[in-house]
Amino acid sequence: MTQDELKAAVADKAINEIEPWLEQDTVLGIGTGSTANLFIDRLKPLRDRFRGAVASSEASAQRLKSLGIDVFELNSVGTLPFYIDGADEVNANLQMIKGGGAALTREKIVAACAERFICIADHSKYVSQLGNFPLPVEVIPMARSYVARQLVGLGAEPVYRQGVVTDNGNQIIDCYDFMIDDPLAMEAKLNAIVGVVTNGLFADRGADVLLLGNQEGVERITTC
Ligand SMILES: O=C[C@H](O)[C@H](O)[C@H](O)COP(=O)(O)O
Repeated sequence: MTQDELKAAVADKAINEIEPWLEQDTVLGIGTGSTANLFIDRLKPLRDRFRGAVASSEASAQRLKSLGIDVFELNSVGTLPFYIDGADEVNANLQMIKGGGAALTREKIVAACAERFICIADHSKYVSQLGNFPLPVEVIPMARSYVARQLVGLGAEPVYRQGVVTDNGNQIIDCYDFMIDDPLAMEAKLNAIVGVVTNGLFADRGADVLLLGNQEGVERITTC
């Protein structure tokens, strides 16, 4: 199977995972990216079975609306039963690097409001140590150089993602050459730098379920 076919397979499995729990008042948390898009597309035939969605990006919100799915502001809904999203890297503890599409901050906020985080990914994303994928850090624009110097101090090679403005009006620095031994500690350390909005390590709030697509099928991995 190609990578796109594997992404489609995990999107299908995610639908199977949530479908039994859909009720008329259900609001789903929806992620961003090519894998999340495949999941969004598969929601269309189910759209009369649930109330709508909260999206982690303007792009996902537009895609949901184009399929006739209502999109709500996070502030207008309570706890979400599920958050479904892809990842750039995921380890055996279901900790992730996210933000390759610059949506990390809203993703982290929506994920924080969800009872269950279902990560959908093809096997190329599954790693023994996080950090081969450059770790994104969202920064307030005026703090960019300061934050970059602090990142050097932590051992990263920071690269400004030219031309990218996040949905929150901020900028992204990608941390190269930054293998992460302790994701939980590093997530907190990066968030403590003044000017950092958030970073792409999802360690404190990792996934609860990983649907991982490989040539043998879709493996379901949980934290407990
Ligand atoms: O900002 C983007 C998100 O974190 C995506 O979920 C992540 O980059 C994975 O995207 P894709 O499914 O396209 O590989």
